[in-house]
Amino acid sequence: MIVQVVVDVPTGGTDRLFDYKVPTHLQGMVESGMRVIVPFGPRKVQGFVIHTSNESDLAKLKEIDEVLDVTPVLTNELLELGDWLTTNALCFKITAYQSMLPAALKAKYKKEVMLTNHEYLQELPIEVREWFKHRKVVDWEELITSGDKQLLVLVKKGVTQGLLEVIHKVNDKVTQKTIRVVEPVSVNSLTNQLHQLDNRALKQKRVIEYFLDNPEPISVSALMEQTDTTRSTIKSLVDKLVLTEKEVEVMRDPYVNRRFKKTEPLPLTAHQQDVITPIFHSLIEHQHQTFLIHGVTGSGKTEVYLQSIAKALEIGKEAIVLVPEISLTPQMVQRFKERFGSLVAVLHSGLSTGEKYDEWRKIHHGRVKVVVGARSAIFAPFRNIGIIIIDEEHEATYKQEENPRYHARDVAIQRASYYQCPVILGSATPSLETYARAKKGVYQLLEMLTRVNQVTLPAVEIIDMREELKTGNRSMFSKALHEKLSDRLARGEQSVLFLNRRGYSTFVMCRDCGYVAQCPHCDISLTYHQTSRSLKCHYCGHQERMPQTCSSCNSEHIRFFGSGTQKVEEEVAKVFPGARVIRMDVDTTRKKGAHERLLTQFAEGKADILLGTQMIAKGLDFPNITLVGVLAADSMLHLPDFRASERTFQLLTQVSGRAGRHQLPGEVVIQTYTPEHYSIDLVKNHDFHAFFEKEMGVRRLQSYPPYYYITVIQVSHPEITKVIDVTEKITAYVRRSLSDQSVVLGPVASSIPRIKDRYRYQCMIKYKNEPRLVEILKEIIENYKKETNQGTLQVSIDMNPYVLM
Ligand SMILES: Nc1ncnc2c1ncn2[C@@H]1O[C@H](COP(=O)(O)OP(=O)(O)OP(=O)(O)O)[C@@H](O)[C@H]1O
Ligand SMILES: [Zn+2]
Ligand SMILES: [Zn+2]
Repeated sequence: MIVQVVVDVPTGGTDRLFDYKVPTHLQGMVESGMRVIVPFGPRKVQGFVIHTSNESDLAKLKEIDEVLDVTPVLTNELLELGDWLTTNALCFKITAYQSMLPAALKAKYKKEVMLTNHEYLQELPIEVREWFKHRKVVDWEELITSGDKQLLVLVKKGVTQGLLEVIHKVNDKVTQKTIRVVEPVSVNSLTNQLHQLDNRALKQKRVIEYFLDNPEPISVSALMEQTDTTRSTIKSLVDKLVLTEKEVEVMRDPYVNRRFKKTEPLPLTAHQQDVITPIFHSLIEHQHQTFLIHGVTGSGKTEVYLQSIAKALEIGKEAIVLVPEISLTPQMVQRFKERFGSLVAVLHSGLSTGEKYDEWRKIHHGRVKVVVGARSAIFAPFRNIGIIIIDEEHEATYKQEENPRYHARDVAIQRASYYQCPVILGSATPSLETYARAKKGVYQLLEMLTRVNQVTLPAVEIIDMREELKTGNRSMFSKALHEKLSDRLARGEQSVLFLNRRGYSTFVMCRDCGYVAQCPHCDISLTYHQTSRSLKCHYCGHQERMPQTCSSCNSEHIRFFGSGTQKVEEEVAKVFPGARVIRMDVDTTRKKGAHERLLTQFAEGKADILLGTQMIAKGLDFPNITLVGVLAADSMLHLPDFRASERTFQLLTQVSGRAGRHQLPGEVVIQTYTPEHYSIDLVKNHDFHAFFEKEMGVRRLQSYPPYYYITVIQVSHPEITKVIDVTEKITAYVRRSLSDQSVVLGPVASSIPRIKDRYRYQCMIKYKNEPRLVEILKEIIENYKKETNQGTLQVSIDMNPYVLM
């Protein structure tokens, strides 16, 4: 038997399949989609089996060393998808496959085989049964070193039958979760002991009686609580060999201590009904189709998602739901858990390696039917997908900014076409690309342009801060916002104050000479952090103490400028003494669960004002919020990115959408220095369609997406001459090779010209149709392979960049 393997050596020349022979003792063990260890040159490396066959063109083959899996970790569909990724995200095969798996499967781990249920012991063949007679768990290593080749084949069979399960124990102490449990040695020992007990040993008596009623293992802490005893009582019973104590691993479930009240489907409104009908049709007829639900904030998109998923489950299928950085929207997770209970797995970046692995296992073993997760959850190893939903589809976080540089939307459509099922993209502010495709009929457009139950969209007022300054108002609150905030405080209603994080961090400047503290390794100013009284670089992590004097002119007048959330909080305390404020930003939400705790406090009415950055802009649905104030709407408008206007409009619309979602009507105040800019002005009437038309005109004029595709080739190196030289050569080559319909810009310095002591130059390609582009880009990678493998030169190619820097 021969296997074709992709090896874990991510460089140009190895990005293909290698043939290996399967030694006799491993025959019958290997399938495609499994991980193996193979010899590669002088080393042993990990690899994925892509195909199996009976012959090879090569005469002499090496043998595989070891099989790491008992059942495939990648399905045939995912193997195909990996192939698609290598072309569409321009990455190596090994990188594509690795990105589909949880980190635990890449890390060092110990493998064990577990008997899933003691009753299955009799069903195992005698050779295997021997091993599990006195143990529930056996080390894989032990089975291998037994030298019994037939044994592994039999174990594998047991795994396929569900009698045994293979567990990878993640080798990091922090995440591994075990608890101490106690259980009775036998019922006899309990009753014997009960008779021997002194009458005064009341506590021991209680424990024994407890176990006579409940013989199952129980954690030491729970037992102490149940029987009102102490650890020493339990210990004395253990010493008398009445109870035994042991460590067991628990499945980590981050939501284990949360109770979710089951919710029932709401009767749909007429709009929701119109939207869900074609989705049901696509589901039932197994037709692959991509829908765009453009629904204003509070139009009830989530309820449509929930009922579409219920339909998919009803016909025996599975569902994937993507939400942006899920840890940031606990309310969203809650709505899915409340409807589908333990059928839901949650995957997001806030989980530990072990927790992620546990969630992945639930999916892999088919124990859950719904996954709610951030970007990478799009690779959930389901085998029978019925629907894929991407909420807030316009969010930039759906694009991965490192290899493989995929967009989750593209992957979703690719997977859904394999399973012949629908994809739903939902947003109150769809991306220009998506809405343009929907208008052209590539996606099916479904609109919900009013809120549920005749709730009106909030009234939006735009305040020109230049005018405020002219009338002598130097505070960070305009007169209008000040009045409305006081009004809310008096009425006991809640307000949201939004401050854009990007472009609004605090920097340190000398008042005498204008010197701004810069990172010594990057061309970017340092950010002041009040809690640690230090300056930090957000790109390389460089940190230094807040200087006492200016390093340029020695003046003592060195201060931090800009207005972070902390400063706003101080200002609120000054202007509205007594107002209760909850501040949400990176500093206050660093601890695990902090985000959720703060939101719960706000929901319970423990604060009047929720002050925060991006993380409060979307997903919140609180009935008592009647005012949203945006402190500086234009801080994002001037970023060097062609999507700056689009992002501004999206963000302002989203944050406005938090106001007045239930009985109480809402108001929004947007403060800005450029009220005339269309991305701000059009928020006033919630006019997405007008914004779309206007912005499309701008993009057409400047040859940007969706009229043109763009690809950016970025080169970096510690020496500037080298960077310029390479970028020049690449640019010239691209210009020569592409048709004259394409526009090639560069070489130019990137918008941050130096990061971590490496200079950065780039070339941008704008094109409509270049069938040879991927091939040309691969040639470039191949051409610089030797230098990039050495690590000094980097050439990175992004075929659809979302963050330009
Ligand atoms: N059919 C319905 N009947 C009654 N209430 C509903 C119905 N559908 C949704 N709602 C309620 O309307 C409110 C807004 O709905 P939802 O949060 O689903 O809107 P959304 O479009 O997802 O909003 P956003 O994009 O702003 O997050 C919620 O409180 C929800 O419970
Ligand atoms: Zn730096
Ligand atoms: Zn100075």
